[in-house]
Amino acid sequence: MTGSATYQSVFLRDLRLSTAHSLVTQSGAPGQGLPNETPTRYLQALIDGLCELSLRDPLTGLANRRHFRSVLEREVDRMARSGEAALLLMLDIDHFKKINDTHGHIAGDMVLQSVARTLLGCVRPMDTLARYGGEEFAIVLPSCQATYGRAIAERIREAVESTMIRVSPALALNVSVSIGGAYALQWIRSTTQLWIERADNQLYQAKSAGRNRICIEEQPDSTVSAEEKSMLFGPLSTYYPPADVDRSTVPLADASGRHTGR
Ligand SMILES: Nc1nc2c(ncn2[C@@H]2O[C@H](COP(=O)(O)OP(=O)(O)OP(=O)(O)O)[C@@H](O)[C@H]2O)c(=O)[nH]1
Repeated sequence: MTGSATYQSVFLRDLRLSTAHSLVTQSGAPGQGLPNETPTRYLQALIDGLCELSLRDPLTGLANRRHFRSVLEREVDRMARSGEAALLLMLDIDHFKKINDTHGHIAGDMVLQSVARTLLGCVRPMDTLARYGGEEFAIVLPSCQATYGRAIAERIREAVESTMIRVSPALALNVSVSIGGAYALQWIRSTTQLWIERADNQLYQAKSAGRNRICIEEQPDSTVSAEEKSMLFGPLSTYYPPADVDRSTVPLADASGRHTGR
C-alpha cells in the first residue's frame, strides 16, 4: 500500500509522451526542467526522469523497496571485497494504526512524510534510506564501525521522538520508532535476505520489549583463525604454488576475498 493516492486503471493505448512528461515535471525528479533544444536531449532527460521515478516511493520520495534491495546487494558484494563493516537498520513507527484510526489516513500520510524528512536529516549522503513497507523504513550504513552503530540508531530514535508533526492547524502529533539492527558479517558471504531477516528479528525484539527502543544484534566473535577463514571463503582453489615458492608467503585470499590456495 502506498498512501492515499487514487489509483486508476492504465490502458496502454492511452499512454502518451505527454503523460510521461507530466509525470516527470510534476515529480521533482532530475529532468524536471526538460531540455528541448534537440529531440534526443529531450528524450534522454525524459527517460532519466522516468528511471529516477521508478526507484522512488511516491509518498515520501525515499528509495523504494525494490531499489533498496539492489543497493543492499551491491553493499554485500562491496563489503565482501573491502572487509568494511556495514549496518542495516529496520525502523517501524509504533502504534501507527492508531494514528490512522484516530486522525484519518491523510494525517497518517503526513506522519509518514514527516518521519521520512526527520530520518533524512540523520543520515550521511553515502547511506541509503528507503521506505520499506507501509510504516516501515530501512537504512543501510556502509563503513559503519560496530562501536558507532548504537549511537547512530539512538540519535535517530531521539530525533523522531522529539519532532512534533503538525497534521492540521489545531493538531500536532508525535510518534516513536522501534529500531532493529544487524551488521553484515565481514568474513561470511551474507545474503541480502539473511541480513534483512536478522535486522527484522531485532526489530521484532524491540517491539516485544515495549517499543520506542533499539535492539542491535551482538557482533559475533570475528576473531576466527586463518584456517577457519580459508574454509569459509568460497570453493577450494586448485592453485598450488610451485615447489620452489615459499608457501608461507603466498596470500590466503586475493583482493576480492577469493581463496587462492595453501
Ligand atoms: N496513512 C497510511 N497508512 C498506512 C500506509 N501504509 C500502511 N498503513 C497503515 O499502517 C498500519 C500498520 O499497522 P500495524 O501493522 O498494525 O502496526 P502498528 O499499529 O504500527 O503497531 P506496531 O507496529 O505493533 O507498533 C495499518 O493501519 C496500515 O493501514 C500508508 O501509506 N498511509
